[in-house]
Amino acid sequence: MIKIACIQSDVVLGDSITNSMKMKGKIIEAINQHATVIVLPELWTTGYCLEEITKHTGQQESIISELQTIARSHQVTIISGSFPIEREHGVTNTLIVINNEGDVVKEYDKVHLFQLMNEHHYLQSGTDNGLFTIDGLEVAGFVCYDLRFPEWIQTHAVNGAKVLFFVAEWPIQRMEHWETLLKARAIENQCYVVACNRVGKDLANTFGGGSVLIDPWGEVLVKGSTEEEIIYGEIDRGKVEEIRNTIPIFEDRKDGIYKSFKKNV
Ligand SMILES: O=C(O)CCC(=O)C(=O)O
Repeated sequence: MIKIACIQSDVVLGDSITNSMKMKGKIIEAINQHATVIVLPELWTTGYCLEEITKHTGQQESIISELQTIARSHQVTIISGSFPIEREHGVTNTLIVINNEGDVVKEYDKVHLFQLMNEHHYLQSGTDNGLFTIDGLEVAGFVCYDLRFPEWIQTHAVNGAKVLFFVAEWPIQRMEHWETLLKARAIENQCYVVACNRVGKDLANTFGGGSVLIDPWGEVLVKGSTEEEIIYGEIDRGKVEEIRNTIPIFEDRKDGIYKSFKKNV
């Protein structure tokens, strides 16, 4: 069993220092509750201050390094939500994974940028996949709007992922979509889904929380409210195999037919 904690926090817009001080306290709280995998939301250090995002990118490296120290000293994995990262071609919205030895083992740049929140004007999208491992278990991580692209997620399941992590700043008015899509991703991929969303408001949006752990049969094991809180749940490594043996969708897929699809009319 792997004990997971999702830290569903509020974010002070554009204040990485305040946000990181608060988050470090919450991570220690989750460690004291014996969580060994800790998940944080999307852009939790800055929020969506995209117009001035380049002012904040310089502060991210030292925050990530502090998280590495916590992960190493307490031997926990931190799926540390996403950060604005300055790269040669511009700023990316990047999911960072730190393993229980304190090493950054994955940097996944959000592939699908969310036009409704103007991400495409300020950020660059990624092209690499979200696969990584936790103690030998193959898993994958995604950022918010990526959730709406089932082919992208399923490609990861076909390539071995057994747990799908989503970090988000998902607005409250579309929580029905959030819950339905997360459940669908769990059922259609026969994977655990772990999703961590922020709460609170920025200048344009209120965010809905509702962080959740769903098993590979689609059962919701634990679900957050619309307030700040840490939700806890457990992943049973054997459950994915059990569900995949019951309804063997990965054996029954017809990849050849999907790829040779031609519209004749
Ligand atoms: O797809 C949605 O409704 C929300 C997506 C989003 O807020 C994001 O990608 O930041």
